[in-house]
Amino acid sequence: MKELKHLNKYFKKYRLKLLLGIVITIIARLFSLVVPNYVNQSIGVIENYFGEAISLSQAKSTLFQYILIIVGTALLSALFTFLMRQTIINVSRYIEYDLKNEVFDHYQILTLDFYKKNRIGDLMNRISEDINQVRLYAGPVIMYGMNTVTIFICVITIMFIKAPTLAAYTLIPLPVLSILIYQISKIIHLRSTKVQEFLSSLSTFAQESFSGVAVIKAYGIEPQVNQELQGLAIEGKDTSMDLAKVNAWFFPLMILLIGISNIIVIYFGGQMYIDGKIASFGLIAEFILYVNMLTWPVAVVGWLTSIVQRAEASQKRINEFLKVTPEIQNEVTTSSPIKGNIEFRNVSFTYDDTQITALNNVSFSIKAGQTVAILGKIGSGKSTILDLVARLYDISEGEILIDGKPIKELNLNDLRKAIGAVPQEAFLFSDTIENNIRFGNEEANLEEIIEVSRKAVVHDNIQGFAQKYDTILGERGITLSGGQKQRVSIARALLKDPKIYLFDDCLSAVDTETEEEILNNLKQASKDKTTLIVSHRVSSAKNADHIIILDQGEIIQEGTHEELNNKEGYYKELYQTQLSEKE
Ligand SMILES: Nc1ncnc2c1ncn2[C@@H]1O[C@H](COP(=O)(O)OP(=O)(O)OP(=O)(O)O)[C@@H](O)[C@H]1O
Repeated sequence: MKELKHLNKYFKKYRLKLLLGIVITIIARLFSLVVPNYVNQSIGVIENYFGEAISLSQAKSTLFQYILIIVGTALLSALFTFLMRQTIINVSRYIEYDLKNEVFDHYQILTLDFYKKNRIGDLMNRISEDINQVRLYAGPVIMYGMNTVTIFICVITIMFIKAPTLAAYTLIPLPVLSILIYQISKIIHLRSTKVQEFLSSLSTFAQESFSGVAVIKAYGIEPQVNQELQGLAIEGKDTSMDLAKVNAWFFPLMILLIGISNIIVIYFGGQMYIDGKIASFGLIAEFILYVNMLTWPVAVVGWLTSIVQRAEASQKRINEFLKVTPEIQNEVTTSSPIKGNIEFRNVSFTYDDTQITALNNVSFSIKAGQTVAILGKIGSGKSTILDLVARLYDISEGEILIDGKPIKELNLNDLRKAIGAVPQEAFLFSDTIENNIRFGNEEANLEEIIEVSRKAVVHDNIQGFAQKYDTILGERGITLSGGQKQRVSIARALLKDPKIYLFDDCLSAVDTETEEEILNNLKQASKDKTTLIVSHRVSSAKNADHIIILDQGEIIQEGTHEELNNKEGYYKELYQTQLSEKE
């Protein structure tokens, strides 16, 4: 129960509703306890009539009164049972909502490292399936738990007051029932966990097959994929059958044990009646009703125990993530206006997980408003520089200064707001094109969106779609080409109108003419902005104020296009090769 203590703050928050729910639960059960007593009394009335102690009309009117009481209390009990669910189950839904928000908010502040170390499926599972298990603890466990405790205390007390010996006989099978149900619940839990795990691997396999359908078809490997799926399906059938077998035992076992209890009541109760140890035959009927009232709560104890165990395991998984502290911390609460001067002083950076040193003793300085292009071979550390400017990682050695201040001394939110980043792989949401661009600035109107789309040279493409800017992208809509995605992503950054632009090889999928046009527009748009352009093409770099060439994390050349083109080296070679390719 250690892990579940995390929920105490929510129980505190909803304590009044919970308390009300508990009171209602007790009232509902108290009303239901009236019924067996009046069934006993009614049988007593019939006995008296046959014993000629009362007349027919007296018997009828008393029976009528008792029936009204039985029906009335049963109705009241039903009404309060309804209210009980309305209060306690509602509280569990509120707690589920709060916990989901808490986990989601925490996911949001965690850094990229966390997302690399953990699989997306796992993150999804903890926020959905695990929280659902915890909800069962916060709702049904409390509700049925209170129910069980109330019934137990009241019924057993009443039974012992009315006929202690009969009560003792009657209760003998209940501990056996409770242990058996607990054991079966444990097996059910184990087997259903297996089924869940299997379902998760089946859906991962199916998802990958659907996403990679183009590759599967191109390589003609449909038969192998089918065979693999069949293997999984057989495994799935077997695990489900295992679960079904043990599930099938649950209710017959309960009915058997209820039957045994009833027989005990009838046998011993009958003997005691014959021996004159109990006054009325009605008491046996009353006890049979009590046994039936007790059986379900006893069965529920086993079920509730297994829910608590599962909830504890799930909350442990949730807490594991909640305890992760983001590696990047915003230590500054005052606002930090950003102008856009960037300086790297002897910066070295090694990725924690791969231990790859992506940057080694890198120094350069960019004045606000300047454009700097970064070129270099694959894996030379270009993107890493952009990630460090956005403080997606903290450096291990050296210093990064923004407007002369160490980057850690800036308000992280202000820094990120001042940056318009276009990543290497454009990510667009399953939403309209308009909303995807508006992501850069929630307040922008359609005219502004069209203006930036024109600058990103994607407006004409968008106009070509039937729904124009209302065209839905992604799973529910059309798929844009790589170049179109990149340009929508550029439009999104332009709409943000930031102080610093970070363009990470974002024109790789457009032809050179469009590239030229976009670069000219970007030059206008980013006139007074600091711009970092990472590219493999000299055409994207040649108009920059400064060009940096990286190789294995080190700067091997830097200067303007003219300066570098007049020196032997990587840049000149690249320029010559790309020029001849163009020709
Ligand atoms: N998130 C990461 N985690 C671990 N290692 C990384 C990560 N990103 C990059 N690396 C490694 O750091 C090195 C530099 O990568 P980076 O992406 O900065 O190179 P790049 O010059 O931008 O390459 P490309 O031109 O292919 O985009 C590479 O060896 C890469 O494998």
